[in-house]
Amino acid sequence: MTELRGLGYLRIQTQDVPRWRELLIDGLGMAVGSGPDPTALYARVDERRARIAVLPGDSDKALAVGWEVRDEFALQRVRETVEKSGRAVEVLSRKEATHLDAEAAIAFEDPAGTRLEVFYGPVLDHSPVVTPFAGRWVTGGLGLGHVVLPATNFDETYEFYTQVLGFLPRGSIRLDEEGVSRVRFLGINERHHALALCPAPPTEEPGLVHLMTEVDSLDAVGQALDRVNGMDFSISSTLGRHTNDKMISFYVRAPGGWDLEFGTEGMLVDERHYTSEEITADAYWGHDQTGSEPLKAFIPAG
Ligand SMILES: Cc1ccc(O)c(O)c1CC[C@@H]1C(=O)CC[C@]2(C)C(=O)CC[C@@H]12
Ligand SMILES: [Fe+2]
Repeated sequence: MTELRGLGYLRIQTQDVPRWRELLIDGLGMAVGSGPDPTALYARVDERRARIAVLPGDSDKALAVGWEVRDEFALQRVRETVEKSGRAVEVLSRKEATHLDAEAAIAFEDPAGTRLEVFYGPVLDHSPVVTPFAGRWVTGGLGLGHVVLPATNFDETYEFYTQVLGFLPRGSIRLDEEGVSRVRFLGINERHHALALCPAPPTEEPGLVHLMTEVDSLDAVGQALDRVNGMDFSISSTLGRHTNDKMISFYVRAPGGWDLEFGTEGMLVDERHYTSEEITADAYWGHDQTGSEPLKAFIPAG
């Protein structure tokens, strides 16, 4: 079984922090959070100080995906398991961990080159979560949501997440006739997937396909859709309901050429009965992607 309890946070860098603020705060309706870097934007959706950190930089890319474990003992076990798999693990100093709002953290790269941080002891902010449009996020034991990561060396990356980190396969969808190439969904809690891996060509950036966050009402999804439409963000996939996690969501293109998925009504997985299934359609209805610009993660470098 995995030691990871959920997606904790995402840290990205961008050339356009103000546009990110428009998208996360004014568009999707997250609250402004707090954090150590005065030049960064911190987005808050629950009792954590921040769930998304947006740092200014000279390009747009993922800096780290944060995975949460129960306690210091679980953190130690993850460290030993990853080291035994042959990957170098960096143990963050107390000061560095504090910077991440954690009591302690380690960091390492997955085989696709994404920086993963594993942490325990997130620092809470008990002040009310004042979101601008009264949206309420579904997090808690389900974690922040899910990330979809591009993988050049797909098989090695999939093996690392399942066999080393202990992610549970939660089904797939074919990308070719023979089923050689697939998006594979992976879970660590009752959320259907906390992670999906997508075969992709080598690119330096952005290192992300999408981040999904979930709210507790369809109205909150529809209202956010109206707002981002009105703010000239492009909708890369229209409203629709997924066949695997049953979520109703839309996808909006973020600065940097990757997507934010925004949804509701995600199903809960009961591991006592669950088996890993292959879906043959992305959605029961909706999720029209025609007319959307290609994701940067799928455009080969150079
Ligand atoms: C199919 C699906 C189920 C649940 C999700 O949260 C979810 O994001 C998806 C979409 C995954 C999606 C796909 O199946 C085909 C290839 C796609 C469109 C991409 O190029 C990125 C997302 C991928
Ligand atoms: Fe998704």
